[in-house]
Amino acid sequence: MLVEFDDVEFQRDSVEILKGLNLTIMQSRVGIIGPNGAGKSSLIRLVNGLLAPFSGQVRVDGLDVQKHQKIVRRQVGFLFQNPDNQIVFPVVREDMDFGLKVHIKNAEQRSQRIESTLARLDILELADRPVHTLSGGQKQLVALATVLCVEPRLLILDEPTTQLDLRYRNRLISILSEIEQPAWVVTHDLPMLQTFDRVLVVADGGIVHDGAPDKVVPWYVRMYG
Ligand SMILES: Nc1ncnc2c1ncn2[C@@H]1O[C@H](COP(=O)(O)OP(=O)(O)OP(=O)(O)O)[C@@H](O)[C@H]1O
Repeated sequence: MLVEFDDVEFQRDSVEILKGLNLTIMQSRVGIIGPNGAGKSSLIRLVNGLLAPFSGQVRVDGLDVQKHQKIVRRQVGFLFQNPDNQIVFPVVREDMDFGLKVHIKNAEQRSQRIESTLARLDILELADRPVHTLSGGQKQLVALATVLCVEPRLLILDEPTTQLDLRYRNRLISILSEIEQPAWVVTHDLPMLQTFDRVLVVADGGIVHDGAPDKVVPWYVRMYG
């Protein structure tokens, strides 16, 4: 999958967050790092049309995201930083089923997909739990399950490990290494990027470093640590 930022400017409350960003991403595992407030979440939200550029264009496989939001949103699975923004139904299974209805008409097949995804994340026991009884980490995992189960063509995860204990963090990393689809991860958890193809550092309104993790991560720690 090819994502292109073409001279993208993005502002919030008249403050420039991204200034004339030109970027092409086609790698399979992409890490996005940078200081707090640098614009990482803004950058990824431009990819599925949750935010609109002030000027310039973002394209996903050649499609202008703003003009083709509906198509692009079906292709780009997005995990929000806060799982409460993702889970809308009161019970885990219902929430996942709702998202799947667009993709799978047969209820039995949807049920199988839900259970296999939860099992893959090692949280099958949460299937029938009311969402309000889940811990923060469990909600983060359920939100991830809702994204994974629809098998999007590109996965974008915004700080997916912040609430996870070591076991589930490692589980997430191993799932990321197994899935076929490309995945972008915004994170402050630098060790998880070791095996990634490319790491981008967002700061000062653009990309200030870009390359393989063994080069970019130590540079970032030196500059911003
Ligand atoms: N809804 C909003 N309204 C106004 N300003 C906002 C809004 N959301 C974010 N901002 C501002 O935009 C800037 C970029 O925020 P963004 O969330 O993209 O940064 P980030 O790099 O993801 O930060 P973090 O690492 O802290 O999550 C910040 O200065 C932030 O305060």
